[in-house]
Amino acid sequence: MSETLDLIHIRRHLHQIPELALHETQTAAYLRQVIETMPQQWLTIHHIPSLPTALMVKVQGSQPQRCIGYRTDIDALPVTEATGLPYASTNPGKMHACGHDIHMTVALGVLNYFANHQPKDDLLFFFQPAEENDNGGKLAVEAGAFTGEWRPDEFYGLHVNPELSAGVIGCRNGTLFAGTTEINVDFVGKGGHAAYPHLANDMVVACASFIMQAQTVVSRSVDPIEGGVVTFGKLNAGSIRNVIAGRARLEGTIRGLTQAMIEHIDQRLQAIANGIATSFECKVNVELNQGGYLPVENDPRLTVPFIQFMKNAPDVDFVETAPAMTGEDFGYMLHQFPGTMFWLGVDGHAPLHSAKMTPDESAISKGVTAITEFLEDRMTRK
Ligand SMILES: CC(=O)N[C@@H](CCC[C@H](N)C(=O)O)C(=O)O
Repeated sequence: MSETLDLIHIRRHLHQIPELALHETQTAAYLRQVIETMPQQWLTIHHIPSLPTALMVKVQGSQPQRCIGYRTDIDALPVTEATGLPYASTNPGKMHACGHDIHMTVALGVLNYFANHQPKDDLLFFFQPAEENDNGGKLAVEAGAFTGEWRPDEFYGLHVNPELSAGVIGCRNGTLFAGTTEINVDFVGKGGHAAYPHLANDMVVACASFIMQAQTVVSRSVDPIEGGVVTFGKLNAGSIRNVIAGRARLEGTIRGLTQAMIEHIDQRLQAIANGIATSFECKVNVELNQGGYLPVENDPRLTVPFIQFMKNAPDVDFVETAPAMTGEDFGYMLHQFPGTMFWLGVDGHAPLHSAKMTPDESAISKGVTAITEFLEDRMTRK
């Protein structure tokens, strides 16, 4: 048992075994294996039966006044890695393209510190499945994971940011991330022969028309000062070039910094879908799923002191950041428990969700230091 962990080795191993939402079995087993190398004296490990890839670890405080939660997400994306790194993903078509491998490693580093140096307050580390999809944070809350002695009085979590230099901490009071709504749109018409368009009802054309009109929602119906996002990342239609497709399906995401804006965009898209159904004489079904991706609202009572600490810490470079249109189901958790989400700079050459995303690993130890020092300081205060 050693007091230090080889965090670079751990991160690279996690990077090689990316798994999609709710299927993070290898990842959860590896996390548990690493946690079991730490001194166990003050640790309790807990599983959530309905969320088997989640892992909760409590560190018993010496004179607990509160329980401080720290959350990391553990899932990956269906992206084929193109970094060319020697430790690239070994799971074809899956990649830690959102940096959750870094998130987990930082959490393990902080946990290891407190497994070796008993904290004053109780600490709760939550290794959360399904951030990208399927609302793992919400599922955990609904499963009652944070009740009784597992209830955090406050919750913290980070996200990596390739636009900030490695190790820089970024944060803001109030809204840090957008809320999102997942949107699926199904078009149903009549298939037919490519040579007889007049006898069919082409859903590729109806869908294309919807996509183009949907692009006017943000440009024409949203206050530019407030902003919003409509992105369709997935489109399925047809089976072969010479058969007119009778069905098409779009999957996308809607973003806004307030629930009111998201609802406004939802309504505009529904109105456009109704118009397409009329003009193309087809069925258009819009399915909206807000899930748990509420806006990430940083609580001022905790965020003001967090920012103050980071600004004054000699080992930390801090920047105040603008709100971002990324989503996070930590937003749901911050509607249950007060807390703060923040960025950790990783100085990437490619953005989040890119197949070439290559975070600078020096951010890991800087992140561990900043968070550990913050938590130590937090525990000395009321
Ligand atoms: C940090 C990050 O990239 N989060 C995801 C969250 C996705 C939310 C939901 N599944 C959606 O697609 O709306 C993001 O894409 O921002």
